[in-house]
Amino acid sequence: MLAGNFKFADLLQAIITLGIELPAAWQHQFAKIDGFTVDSRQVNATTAFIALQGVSAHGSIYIPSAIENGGKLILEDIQQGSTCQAKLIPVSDDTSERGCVVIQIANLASKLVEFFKTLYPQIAKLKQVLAITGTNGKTSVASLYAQMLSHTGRSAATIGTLGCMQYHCDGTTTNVAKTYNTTPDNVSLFGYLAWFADQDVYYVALEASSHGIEQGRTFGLPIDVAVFTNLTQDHLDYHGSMSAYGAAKRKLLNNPRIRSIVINADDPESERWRNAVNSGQQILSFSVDDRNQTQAQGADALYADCIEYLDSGIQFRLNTLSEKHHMTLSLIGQFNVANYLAALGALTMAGIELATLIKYADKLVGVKGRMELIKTHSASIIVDFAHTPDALKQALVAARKHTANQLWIVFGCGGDRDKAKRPEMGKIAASHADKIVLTQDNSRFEHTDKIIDEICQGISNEGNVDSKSVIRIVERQSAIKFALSNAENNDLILVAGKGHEDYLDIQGQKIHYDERAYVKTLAGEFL
Ligand SMILES: CC(=O)N[C@H]1[C@@H](OP(=O)(O)OP(=O)(O)OC[C@H]2O[C@@H](n3ccc(=O)[nH]c3=O)[C@H](O)[C@@H]2O)O[C@H](CO)[C@@H](O)[C@@H]1O[C@H](C)C(=O)N[C@@H](C)C(=O)N[C@H](CCC(=O)O)C(=O)O
Ligand SMILES: Nc1ncnc2c1ncn2[C@@H]1O[C@H](COP(=O)(O)OP(=O)(O)OP(=O)(O)O)[C@@H](O)[C@H]1O
Repeated sequence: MLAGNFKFADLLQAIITLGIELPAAWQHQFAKIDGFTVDSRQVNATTAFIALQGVSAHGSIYIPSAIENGGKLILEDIQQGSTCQAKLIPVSDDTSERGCVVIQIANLASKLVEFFKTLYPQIAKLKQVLAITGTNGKTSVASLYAQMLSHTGRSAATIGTLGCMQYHCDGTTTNVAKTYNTTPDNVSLFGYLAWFADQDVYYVALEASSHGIEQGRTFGLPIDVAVFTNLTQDHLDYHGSMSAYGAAKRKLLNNPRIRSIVINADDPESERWRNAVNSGQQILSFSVDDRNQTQAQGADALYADCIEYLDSGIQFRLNTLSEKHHMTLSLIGQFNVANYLAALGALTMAGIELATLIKYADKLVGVKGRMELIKTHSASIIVDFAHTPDALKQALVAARKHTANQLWIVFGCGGDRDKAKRPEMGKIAASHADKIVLTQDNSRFEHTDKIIDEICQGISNEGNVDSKSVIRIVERQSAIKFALSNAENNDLILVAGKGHEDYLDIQGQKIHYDERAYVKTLAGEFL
């Protein structure tokens, strides 16, 4: 478990911030504690349990199992108005004074901020904590932010879908911890921030999902800057409506530490963000759309115009009120210019000079498996994670702009999941691609041929694809090889659905399959 270092004396002091003084005789029970978790399954003699109210249950029901796992210290949230107290629960069959100390605190979640501030004073050393929210682009902005820092000789970290990543000054990265949510729970996040501070990593970009914000996972974190990328339809099963989904994201602004906000002027939702800022919060907007640039112009704006799509990147002019720079990024898709501006904006808020940051633009790379371009001397391949209709459309639209000749799409759909999306994705492929190769994805317990039949239903009579341009090759590697072997010079092949994943789920078996590695090897054969 990744968590910051602390001294036992700091832990005792942190407990005092909860309003409890423990009998001195109990303190040795938990002297070996070196971390905290909200999950009883991770509790042991050195990891304390924090039992909080969850979405579907209260963590307190798992206290017996935390004790069974050898837990020595438990902080339990109890009802508002109840008396805070501490008790020593003896370990069964144990006649000595050994046991587990349970501290019951009313409204514990809100008191954890002070608790962790005392436990982890090193967090105060962080120079900038960035929280990025938005339907798309969180991982990409976080990665661009950290890459720019590492190029300027500063270590940085990202916390999100890809795990906890440390970006070293020499340009290498280490995945230091796995994350089970895009935005981990509040207790883990305090631990991660302290751990990074211990490693002298002072810039951290955190992906803040709407679920995470709504559930208080970002509560009380020392966030300096919030970034809003965009809002499109997603997660309505959880939030109920687009307005509730948007409002959940804006709750990030309630964090009193946030001083600056970087918003996407091209998204209509940004107006709500402007209206929601609190006094003392500075706004910087960014735009890649000529129509919004009058609005984006001003002292606190970054905007890109004169955008040109190259076969392996994008050229544009970066504008501030006083500066204009011609830039090249080796990234695919207009949205990556927006992501770049968002990351750049956040870093200028940290006081790093624009002139320093933009020097490294051509060294920035995309997130692995997301619009990742692999070139051969004839056609090129983009590996992307898109596996929903909207994502597939976005990826195809973005890829088209970089295609000098024909655009190919190689994809399939997962089995035992939402079947309605199959014809829909077929329809999108037919409207946006010139050549379609249908193949397997995670077919699970379904027959790939049947899944492909359903995709084909959406392809019929759609767009610019005639039946001769639709090829079915079940085995995924063969499908990709077919596309590359038959592509002409300057064709672009988008291989969608697997991205960074390293397996195919077939008949209940996760077979190792690393599409990025495969495509790179294949491209080598075509060089
Ligand atoms: C619906 C939802 O969001 N649930 C999240 C929530 O779980 P919960 O509060 O429902 O947990 P619970 O089962 O009621 O348990 C209550 C408490 O008991 C603890 N517990 C539970 C079981 C046990 O054996 N022992 C134990 O101690 C839990 O850790 C929790 O603290 O709090 C947990 C800890 O923070 C999250 O891991 C969990 O995410 C679940 C796994 C999930 O899949 N969430 C998705 C919807 C999500 O959050 N996705 C977003 C990204 C969305 C996107 O942009 O794509 C994300 O940030 O990952
Ligand atoms: N700013 C953007 N606007 C629209 N689409 C984007 C943007 N940035 C990236 N994308 C598209 O969305 C996909 C996911 O990008 P990214 O991982 O950065 O987003 P995310 O918000 O972190 O989503 P997730 O949490 O699902 O990974 C990319 O493959 C790309 O096709």
